[in-house]
Amino acid sequence: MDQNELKQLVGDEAVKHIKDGMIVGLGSGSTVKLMVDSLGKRVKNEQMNIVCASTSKRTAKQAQDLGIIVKPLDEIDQIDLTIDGADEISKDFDGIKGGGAALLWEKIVATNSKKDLWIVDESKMVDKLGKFPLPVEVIPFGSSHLFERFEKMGYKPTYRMNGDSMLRTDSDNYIIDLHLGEIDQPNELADQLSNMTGVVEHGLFLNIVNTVIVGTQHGIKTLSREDLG
Ligand SMILES: O=C[C@H](O)[C@H](O)[C@H](O)COP(=O)(O)O
Repeated sequence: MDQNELKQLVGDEAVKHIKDGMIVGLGSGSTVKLMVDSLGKRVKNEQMNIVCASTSKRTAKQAQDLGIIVKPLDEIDQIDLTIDGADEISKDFDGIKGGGAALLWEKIVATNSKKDLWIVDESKMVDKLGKFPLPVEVIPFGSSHLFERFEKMGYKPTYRMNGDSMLRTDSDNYIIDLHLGEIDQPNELADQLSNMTGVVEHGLFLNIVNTVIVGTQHGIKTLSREDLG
């Protein structure tokens, strides 16, 4: 199976976790896109009664075009289940997200959900986080100074671009990617980044996900945080 087929597999599997009447958080990215297509079919065929909150304008549009009800997060009390993708997941269920620049809304939706489920192909499972550049969402005002601080800290920053322009997130911020190679102490790094003025959010998702569905060449593996012991 190629990577796309694995993404389809986990997307279809994840949709089985959605039950009629649920409030569902929809993630972002290419794996989630396939999941939302699959959910759209279920909602139509089974006339499911679900309400969704989206982690990006793009996913919201896709879902609405498929006839799925999407409401603003502020009109929703408590999300039952959020299904999202990830860029890297370590063995202790820490993750990097934001490859599609949606990390801020994704973290807000995830932390307002009773359960968080990630869907990935096996290439995303790693021993240690950090090979994937860590996205940091920053306020545009004065961001070049923050960029210089990251350089001095040895974090090898690059601005995320959209063609010739600086990429803007759904909240109109910039993304600076940190090319760290390996992250030895994710909690310490998360605290350090959160304490820097101008940083809105970072892509380290620590202690957030409950369940991971991994697409492998031998089929689907479902991993639970509880199994970590
Ligand atoms: O900002 C984007 C999100 O964090 C995505 O969920 C993540 O980048 C994974 O995306 P994909 O399924 O396209 O690899």
